[in-house]
Amino acid sequence: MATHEQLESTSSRPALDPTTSKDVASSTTQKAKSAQAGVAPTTIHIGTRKSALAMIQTDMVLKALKKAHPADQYEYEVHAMSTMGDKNQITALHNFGAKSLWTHELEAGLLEGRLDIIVHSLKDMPTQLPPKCTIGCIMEREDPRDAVVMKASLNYKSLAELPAGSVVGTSSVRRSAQVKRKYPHLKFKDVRGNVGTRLSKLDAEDGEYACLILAAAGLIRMDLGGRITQYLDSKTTGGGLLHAVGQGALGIEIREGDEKILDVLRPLVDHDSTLAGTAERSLMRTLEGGCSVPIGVETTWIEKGKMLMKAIVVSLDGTESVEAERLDEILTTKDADEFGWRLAQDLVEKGASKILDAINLNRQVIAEGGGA
Ligand SMILES: NCc1[nH]cc(CCC(=O)O)c1CC(=O)O
Repeated sequence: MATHEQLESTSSRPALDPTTSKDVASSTTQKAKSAQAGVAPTTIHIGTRKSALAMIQTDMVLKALKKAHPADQYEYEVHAMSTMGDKNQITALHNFGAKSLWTHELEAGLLEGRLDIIVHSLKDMPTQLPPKCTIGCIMEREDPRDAVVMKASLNYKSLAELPAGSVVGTSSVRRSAQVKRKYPHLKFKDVRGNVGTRLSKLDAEDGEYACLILAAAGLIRMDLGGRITQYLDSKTTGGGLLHAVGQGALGIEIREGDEKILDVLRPLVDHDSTLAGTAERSLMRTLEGGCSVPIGVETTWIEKGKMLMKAIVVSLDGTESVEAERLDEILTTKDADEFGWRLAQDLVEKGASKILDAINLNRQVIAEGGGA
């Protein structure tokens, strides 16, 4: 497998480069190994973005793969790339067309056969993947909730304690629009960059933010869970918040119909997380009509096979919202897909289209905050 130094050594390359010295090096190792074992191991090429969180998540996948296939029949090579989205930190997110910005270059590598799998935060995957690309695996979900991280020098813990005019850092309209409804006296400001950058902006002595709202999952995976001062979910006293579709789950993208890779990934699939992810993505796909919108969800299992899903669509300024929830038996991905579609219809019947049309008219595309 590729070591950290090897990954770092790829960092100066602008994008996916098929002819890396790493490939040559690994084919030598492969030869040496196959000489011993008599069978050449298959190399699985893993694509990922290069942010710290993306690298940690890729490492989790790598560990899970090695555990699932202890017999040395596979070798793994990680190809870390900075995507266009990572490089273009200056242009406001909503000026970009779509979420696919984050993944386009990796998908090109997948389709050209230079990569076999791409590790993503499921949340960052567009609901419509490019032709011939598909989700091969959704792994067990980490805590899907959003969380408040208070500036280190402040003694507050929760949003409710913040004085009027305090600045909450988030680039996600889903988050700001929902929180604004409950805390109209707070101010909201974009905060860009990866999780580490955002935290240093928060803690800077002359920094303008009192707190950030981030996905708990990312913080926990980066060993920063200790910074969380409040978890936000539908039950949070004083201001519930529904999380992003797919938040906290890892999605592995593959070439459609790649049975070999599906076999490799099968042991990593988490059944319940797959059903929840499928239902949430179906809801989003039904509502968005080609454009991302501030949709929050919360999916819980009331008992084995019984899914409760809450969803909210919020106007950009947080003044209007439509909420719905559904409870049903969900045993297969087909059930999950239909369930998400039904809940989307419920939202539309309650008037979600008015909010969605206004957003589409605005031609604003709401991204989930960028830079994992
Ligand atoms: N938008 C970037 C992004 N994509 C995935 C995560 C966190 C991990 C996850 O949700 O799975 C984050 C950071 C955040 O929103 O705080």
